[in-house]
Amino acid sequence: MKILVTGGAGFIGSHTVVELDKAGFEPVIVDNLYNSNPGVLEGIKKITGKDFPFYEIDCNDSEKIRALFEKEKFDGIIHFAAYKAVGESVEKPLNYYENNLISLLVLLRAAQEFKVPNFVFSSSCTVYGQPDAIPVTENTPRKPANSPYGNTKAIGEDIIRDYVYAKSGVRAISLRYFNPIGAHESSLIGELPNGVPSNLVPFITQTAAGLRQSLTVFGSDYDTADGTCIRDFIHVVDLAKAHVKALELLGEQTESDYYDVFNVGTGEGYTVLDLINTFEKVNGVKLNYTIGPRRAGDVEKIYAQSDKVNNVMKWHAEKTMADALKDAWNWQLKITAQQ
Ligand SMILES: NC(=O)c1ccc[n+]([C@@H]2O[C@H](COP(=O)([O-])OP(=O)(O)OC[C@H]3O[C@@H](n4cnc5c(N)ncnc54)[C@H](O)[C@@H]3O)[C@@H](O)[C@H]2O)c1
Ligand SMILES: O=c1ccn([C@@H]2O[C@H](COP(=O)(O)OP(=O)(O)O[C@H]3O[C@H](CO)[C@@H](O)[C@H](O)[C@H]3O)[C@@H](O)[C@H]2O)c(=O)[nH]1
Repeated sequence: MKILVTGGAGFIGSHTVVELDKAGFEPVIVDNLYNSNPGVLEGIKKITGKDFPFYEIDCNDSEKIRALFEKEKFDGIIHFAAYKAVGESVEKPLNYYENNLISLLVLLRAAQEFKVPNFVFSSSCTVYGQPDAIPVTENTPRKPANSPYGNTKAIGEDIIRDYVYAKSGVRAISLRYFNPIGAHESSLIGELPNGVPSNLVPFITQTAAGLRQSLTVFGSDYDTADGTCIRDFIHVVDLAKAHVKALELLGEQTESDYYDVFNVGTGEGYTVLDLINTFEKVNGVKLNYTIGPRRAGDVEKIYAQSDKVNNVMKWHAEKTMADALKDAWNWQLKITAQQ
């Protein structure tokens, strides 16, 4: 089974490529390297011993995508390619709507035209906005998104649902990720965004490594035990494995108009300060941080209820937040030593 992995050089995509290979799928990577670099492909090659096809293509480029679909006969698509920074999306909404939605439309059109039957979409728990009650199940009503980024994911899900039900011949699953962190245990791939990280954990590891002066904790006046936001932090390798399960589930469907959504989280919520304390403890390092104002677009608290993904996909989180923070730090030490 040949699987197109858009954004396959990115953080979650690269770990998913490794898990797809382990499970016997043949990944083909497409990435425009906006938030990644060719070194990721080397890391994947070292882990798997394989050199998967890589195309440096922008997913918004419908002509190049069509040409790719003509050349490679895909059995499935996992669509990771998108911009993902909540705060930045508040400042640059059009960039987010353009990149995240046009690329989706281009891929869905190509899937239909070239009869690719399976589609997995990177959605997010941000589609719940700030829910009235936590943990959230898939039946928790989606609230208006807190950020343009979150809105691109909500709109993306709706587009896919309408497309599947219009008998496009494509079955689809939207995976609502909670907060992936960590790195591959080999330290050969991990989280290395271009420029200043907007996500918490790469900012922490880069600060602890001395590459950045200090972490700012965005807000300590939220209605939580220590005043900082609550998230469900999931090891990126566990999340990667959920994509394999999603493809397997799609393959078992007999109806051509199957569409479903799944939360992918651990089922446990931790505050930002919990995470910082765990990072310091498990790695024996001190982190320089200060408390700053809230960041626009942030949801106060959210974590998953994971029964559906546990029962239907037979997927369970296997690793802890402490495991992820050790792996993230080992990865940071390795890349810092190389620089
Ligand atoms: N990391 C998270 O916390 C998180 C949580 C929920 C959902 N998601 C979603 O998961 C997906 C992957 O996230 P990630 O953390 O791996 O991000 P990432 O930035 O590391 O990976 C995305 C990759 O897509 C590429 N890309 C972006 N736009 C592209 C385009 N138009 N054409 C081709 N390539 C393009 C980037 O270069 C990057 O390598 C995204 O859709 C993101 O919104 C991420
Ligand atoms: O320098 C920083 C960075 C983050 N945070 C806080 O840490 C928490 C997590 O932030 P971040 O790592 O940026 O994740 P989210 O804003 O929760 O968004 C991520 O997780 C979402 C799912 O929860 C995805 O949809 C997004 O793409 C992804 O960026 C939030 O409370 C932030 O305010 C800080 O305090 N300081």
